[in-house]
Amino acid sequence: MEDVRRVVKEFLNLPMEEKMKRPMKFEPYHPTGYGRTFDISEDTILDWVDALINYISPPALKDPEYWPDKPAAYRETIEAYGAEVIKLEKTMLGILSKSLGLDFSHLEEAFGGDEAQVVLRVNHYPRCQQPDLVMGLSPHSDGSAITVLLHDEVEGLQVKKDGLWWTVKPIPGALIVNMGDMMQLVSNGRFTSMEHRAVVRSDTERISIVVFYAPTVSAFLGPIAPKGTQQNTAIYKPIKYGDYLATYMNKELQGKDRINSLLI
Ligand SMILES: O=C(O)CCC(=O)C(=O)O
Ligand SMILES: [Fe+2]
Repeated sequence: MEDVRRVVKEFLNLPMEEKMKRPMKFEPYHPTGYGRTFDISEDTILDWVDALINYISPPALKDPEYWPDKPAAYRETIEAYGAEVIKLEKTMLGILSKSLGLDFSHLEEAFGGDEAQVVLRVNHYPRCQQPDLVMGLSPHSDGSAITVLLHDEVEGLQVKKDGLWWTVKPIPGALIVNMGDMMQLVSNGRFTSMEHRAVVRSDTERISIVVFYAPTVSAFLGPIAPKGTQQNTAIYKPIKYGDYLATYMNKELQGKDRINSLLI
């Protein structure tokens, strides 16, 4: 994990011209590269973050040209980390599957098996003179199934619980695991995705390194009944994951509005 943090930091410390060699490319559903992400309209307050996005899997979405070639160890280190995180995420999916009364591999298959999208997102929140006026990342829940976040030692991630924002204390050597909206959907609300945001600071920059495990865009997902039973009352409408992702381009939606919009 130290190596991952080191190569990411080395990349972010490069001159802007070098980083901008792979400017964010807005492929439908698959942004990749370095730059600003969701801020497409001019009248909204910008999130104070630059992001580097690289697809780890499936191979067809990897777009190696958009992986930094500096520092030299970036690709190899991120590949190795990505492979380990995928193993961890699949194990967690298996355990969650079982706890929903499904076979171990059920959710992994429902999300597309080897076609599932595993995406690395580096968030870089520079120092900000007026941290009270901007957000690093606005309140949201992740659209993914599961998210694994590698922190640095700087506080900034906050989660919403009982209507209040709580700051997550970074623990050295620990990963943070977040449930995404797709787990809330397939579990018919038994699991809930975590609403969270990132705040910025005037004294120091902050970096987070996130790996999203998300369904393939063609996966059609809705509440899944436990093995051998019928779904009693589905509280969510099913949706194609690609259509769900498209709602992330809509700045109007806040917090958990996206998943709530699927409530029947
Ligand atoms: O920087 C953080 O701690 C949060 C990042 C995050 O929520 C995201 O990338 O979806
Ligand atoms: Fe997030």
